[in-house]
Amino acid sequence: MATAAATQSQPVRVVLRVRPHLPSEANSAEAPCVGLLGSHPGGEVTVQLKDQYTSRNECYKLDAFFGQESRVCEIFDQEVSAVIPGIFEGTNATVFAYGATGSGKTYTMQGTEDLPGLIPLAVSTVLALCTGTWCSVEISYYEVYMERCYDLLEPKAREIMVLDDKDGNLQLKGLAWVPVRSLEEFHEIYSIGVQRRKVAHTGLNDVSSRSHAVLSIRITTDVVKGKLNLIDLAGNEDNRRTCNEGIRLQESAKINQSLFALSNVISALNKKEPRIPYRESKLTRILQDSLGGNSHAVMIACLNPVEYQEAVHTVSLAARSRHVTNHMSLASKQETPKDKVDMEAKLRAWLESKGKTKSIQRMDGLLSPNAIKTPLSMSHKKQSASVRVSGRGKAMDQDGGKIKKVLFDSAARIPAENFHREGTQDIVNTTKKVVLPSLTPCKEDKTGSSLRKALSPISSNMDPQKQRTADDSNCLMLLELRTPMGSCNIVGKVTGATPLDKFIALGSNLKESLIQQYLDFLNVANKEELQKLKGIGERRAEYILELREDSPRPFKSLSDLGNIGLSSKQIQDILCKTATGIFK
Ligand SMILES: Nc1ncnc2c1ncn2[C@@H]1O[C@H](COP(=O)(O)OP(=O)(O)OP(=O)(O)O)[C@@H](O)[C@H]1O
Repeated sequence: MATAAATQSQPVRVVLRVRPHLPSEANSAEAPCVGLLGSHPGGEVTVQLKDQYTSRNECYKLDAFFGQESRVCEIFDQEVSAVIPGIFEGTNATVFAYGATGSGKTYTMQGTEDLPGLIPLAVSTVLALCTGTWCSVEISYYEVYMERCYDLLEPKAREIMVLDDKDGNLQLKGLAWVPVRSLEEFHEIYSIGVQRRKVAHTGLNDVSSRSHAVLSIRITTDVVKGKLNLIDLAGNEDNRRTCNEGIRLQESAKINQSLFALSNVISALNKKEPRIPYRESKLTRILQDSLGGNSHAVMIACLNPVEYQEAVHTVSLAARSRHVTNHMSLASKQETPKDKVDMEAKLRAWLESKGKTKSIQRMDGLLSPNAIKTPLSMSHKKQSASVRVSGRGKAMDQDGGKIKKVLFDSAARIPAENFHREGTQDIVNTTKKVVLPSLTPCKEDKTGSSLRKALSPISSNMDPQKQRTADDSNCLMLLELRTPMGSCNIVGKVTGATPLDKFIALGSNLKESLIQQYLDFLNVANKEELQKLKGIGERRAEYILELREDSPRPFKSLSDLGNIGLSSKQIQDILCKTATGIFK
């Protein structure tokens, strides 16, 4: 039996699972955004997340990687089966499936009729181990929805009270524990609970899980021994990219908050901090007796192979502090300035959103031939030719059998050069400073003033300390427009771009600049300055500083703000207030 989870050095193992492309995604030309970069002697792996449209990529060290072709039973054998004997000896354990909506959490935990998930596999293993002993098995099944806990095995959704008894032990008052003697019996009970979860809060048969569902299996003799929690977490959602509103937006905010709290607990446990913030959410409070201490825990971070931003968000929250410097990204930065590629992608996205297909075609005409001829893309061709794929996502070089290179599961289907889409387009990355006079010198709202102070030092070569003082005195807003010249040039070059097109493009660049300055502020400001921003309290400020210890500039895009638990709405509010402050 694999002992990975049982002999873990970290209180919470974090493993990655990438689901296959779905039939609806099969025609997409997108290579999976995540791949295995290498394995280490202690069992750890390095995985790389890569955006095929830009040169952005991130590397993380994790405990295991399960690629697109791996099956649930492999995850069970390597990560879950090892913790089961412990529950017969009184040790608790927890296995979570964590990830964005549609990333395969339910598939992994529940499975299908033909391919059982971790839950049925665990129940059948526990039942088998009980055979011929005095042990019996009981299950409970409940959900945490909007910070409340409901029993899914009761015909009428009953709220469960989460209490501490006089000895400080956690009690889930009112939770039903149902004896289970066979797998058939389990399926019968469990499937009713699953159905209840689907319709409980909307009345509709919702495909997306809006609650965290906890299936607990406990072993009893004359006393309760240990228990195993198998949790299908609700999917985290980026509300900027969804049409969520009303109750759906509230649900989403609660889900994101509780996932952030869970991430805080896991991070604190893995860093062996003296205080573990279990009380930050209902879910973490409930799991207090099965997460940390001598319990075993495995987090399975599930990834959708075509969603890079989502993947970064999921992995960075699941594996905080395990981000590693990616030398490849530095190299590619030197060869091909990232901003150039970003700007092309941004311009393309903008033109697409405006339905300007002709402009895109013209832009392709202007840009693509160069990109195809670049020595860099040629070198990627060579590289892909020298890599062959073997077995389940193992890449080998042609002269040896040794694992050597990035192995993306569908590398056989999609050439490696598609992954590295660094172009060498002829776009000038010009930096231009625009001085906007402040109409309300030195009297701004909290958000505006602290951001203003922070914006200036970044936008100049001046010593940040000196610049800060200078800015305090004149309160001028310096906005560094990072790439508008480049993009304007593109728009200008595209015959047919109207003055309105150019104006809108500039407007969107201004917005980009403001966002970039805000991110830069988070990357450089000290704790006191950070706390002056709306939405950033002491804990968040400390966490930002913590992230900066792991990676010098952890905030590269707005989606990275999800890593500090800010909801999309909060982010939008902050930026709107900041922008309004500038023009007042
Ligand atoms: N390993 C896999 N093999 C084949 N199909 C998969 C796999 N993982 C997920 N899928 C499919 O992907 C889709 C989304 O999966 P699933 O419902 O498990 O996502 P989820 O993360 O639970 O989403 P949500 O948070 O919205 O509930 C489903 O159609 C599922 O059948």
